[in-house]
Amino acid sequence: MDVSAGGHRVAVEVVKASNGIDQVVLQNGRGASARVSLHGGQVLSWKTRRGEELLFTSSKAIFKPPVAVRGGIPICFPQFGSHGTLEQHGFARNKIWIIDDNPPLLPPYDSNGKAYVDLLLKPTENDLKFWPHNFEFRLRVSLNEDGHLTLTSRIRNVDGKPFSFSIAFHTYFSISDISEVRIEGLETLHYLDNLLQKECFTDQGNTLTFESEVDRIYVNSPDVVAVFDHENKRTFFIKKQGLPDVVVWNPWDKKAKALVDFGDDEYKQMLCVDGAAIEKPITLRPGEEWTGRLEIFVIPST
Ligand SMILES: O=P(O)(O)OC[C@H]1O[C@@H](O)[C@H](O)[C@@H](O)[C@@H]1O
Repeated sequence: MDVSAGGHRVAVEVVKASNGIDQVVLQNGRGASARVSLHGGQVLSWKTRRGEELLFTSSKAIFKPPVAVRGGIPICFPQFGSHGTLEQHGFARNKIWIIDDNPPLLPPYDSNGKAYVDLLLKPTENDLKFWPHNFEFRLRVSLNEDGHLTLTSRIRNVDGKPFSFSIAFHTYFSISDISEVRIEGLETLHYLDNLLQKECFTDQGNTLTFESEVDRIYVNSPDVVAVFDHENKRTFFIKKQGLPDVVVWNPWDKKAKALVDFGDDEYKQMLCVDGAAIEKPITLRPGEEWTGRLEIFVIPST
């Protein structure tokens, strides 16, 4: 489908992937593109107008549901990691989402000039046995004229009683070399260290660099965090609303070897920086809806 948006032609196309699952290809009319799988509502690819891939996908990734693909942006919901009774990172990333042709309106900011698709996840009878809360999770993935990728999520309580959830957009950025990148925006914040039983520490105030495994949840972070990658001459910006926490993860060499769907040396080429709400789970009363936005974009550097 070709759509005119903000004076230029954007394109939204549904294609069947080799695993039989539909993927949605978004093109912003200026050369940038993104690909979203209905499996997990997972963004698999995000490319600049020059065709550079900005997200990492492992060469060993498994494209067979229910396993989430190792790369792109899996969605962790309604649980993050092992912080609860559900399977690791919750079930949303393992489910087949549907395209929502008639979603409730979003502000013009979420549509104007953008190529976008609306996806929807609702629990099945079986899901309700494990997590007995009826919800509607609406996700809009959009690409704007400048190639910014935005994930707008709306979660509604359609149950008769309140429920709480955690959420993370587990973004695998593609980087030149983990030893060369740094993150700015997390200095002096508190973080929970997943490698030390979620103990709370305070960042020492320097930009974050990497020389071993890192698995942290930074709490109450600023709305914008940046990942500098000098060798690739680019900086990623992560701008978020409603997502107070930031997860930073790199498995380093030992854990990389233990992951079946990850190459032994691939930890050098990826860094996960997630917009998330984990430390204080979000509670919704019956009929209430929560909205979160994650916008990611890249600026060339010299
Ligand atoms: O292998 P998974 O389930 O995709 O998780 C990968 C990693 O995801 C990170 O976000 C977690 O903090 C890590 O603890 C975890 O190892």
